[in-house]
Amino acid sequence: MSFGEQLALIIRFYTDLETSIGAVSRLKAFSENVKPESWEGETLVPPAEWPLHGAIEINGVSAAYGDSEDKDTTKNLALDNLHLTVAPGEKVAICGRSGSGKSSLLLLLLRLVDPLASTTTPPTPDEEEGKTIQPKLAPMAIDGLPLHAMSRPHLRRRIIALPQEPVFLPSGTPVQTNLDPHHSATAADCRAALEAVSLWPFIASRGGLDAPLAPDTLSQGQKQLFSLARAIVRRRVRARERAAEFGSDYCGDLRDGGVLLLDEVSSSVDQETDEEMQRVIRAEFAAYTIVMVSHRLGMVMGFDRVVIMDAGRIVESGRPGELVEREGSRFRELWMVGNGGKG
Ligand SMILES: Nc1ncnc2c1ncn2[C@@H]1O[C@H](COP(=O)(O)OP(=O)(O)OP(=O)(O)O)[C@@H](O)[C@H]1O
Repeated sequence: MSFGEQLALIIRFYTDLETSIGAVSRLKAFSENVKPESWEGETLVPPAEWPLHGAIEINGVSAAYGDSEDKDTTKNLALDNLHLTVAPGEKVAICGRSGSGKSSLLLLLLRLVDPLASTTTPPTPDEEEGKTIQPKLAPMAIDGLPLHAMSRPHLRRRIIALPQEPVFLPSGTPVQTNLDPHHSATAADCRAALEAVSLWPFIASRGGLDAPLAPDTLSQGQKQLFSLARAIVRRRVRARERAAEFGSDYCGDLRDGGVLLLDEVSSSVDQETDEEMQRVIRAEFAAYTIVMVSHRLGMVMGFDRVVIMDAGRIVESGRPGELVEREGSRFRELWMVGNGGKG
């Protein structure tokens, strides 16, 4: 082996070692700093069809990040006394400047951020005497079922959520497993979902559903399309399960309903792909209640309602078409900034 080859080998070993040390240190920090969720009192298992209608209610909820002991309820609130009601099947866009609490609102519905023990309801006599045994959670409900009492794994499996940064199983996991980690869909479902988001030709050219997937070989936009395909698979499987259980007449058009949460799901795709994604979302999730965080105001115009957030509060809400015309509205302000001052 030449000197150059030996040197290259040493450098490779060294960088591998550094990567491994970094991974070990991250794992150590994770196990030391991240406390497991406490699921005490969260025993409610929703019926199989929940959430069939997708009616969302948030009544005066505040939330902050960090340990509950450290939480100062008067400042640093990510969400501040939030009230929001979303009707079954309604499509609501959440807008606002960076850090205004948009993502936190979605995380709240998934119980990934906990509401503060009530910051809004008056204390009971027991609480006033310091005798409170159980912390009270401010009320949030979907289709009438309280989220604070619900089993979190069930809640998270029933709500379909697409994060800003798509998550993949370790490199080498087959495409189909990545699309359908619970193995509840057929190969035909998976292929149809990839076709719906126009990713099938790309996946087919790399060996199809059984081929190992290396997420690093997907562009950021392709990752977002893949993530949307995953949501489509889940919706179709759920619709089939409901039809099998309740018959196709069950609850008319709403038998296919549910809740879809979208957080900047098209931030990395071009304008044309963005429009295509919107078209697919509208067609696939027509009966679903959709709550979507987006900076793309053009996309928001097609929604039933836009809600503007600022400092963890809802400061405006209305039809996007009306708000954009209304002199002095927050949405119009965002729209003007987005359009370089042109109304
Ligand atoms: N993991 C976290 N730890 C501590 N504070 C956080 C965390 N995530 C968000 N925050 C804080 O909560 C507040 C709301 O953040 P959030 O991410 O909900 O805003 P956003 O409107 O979604 O912002 P963006 O448009 O930039 O994504 C901000 O003040 C932010 O600094």
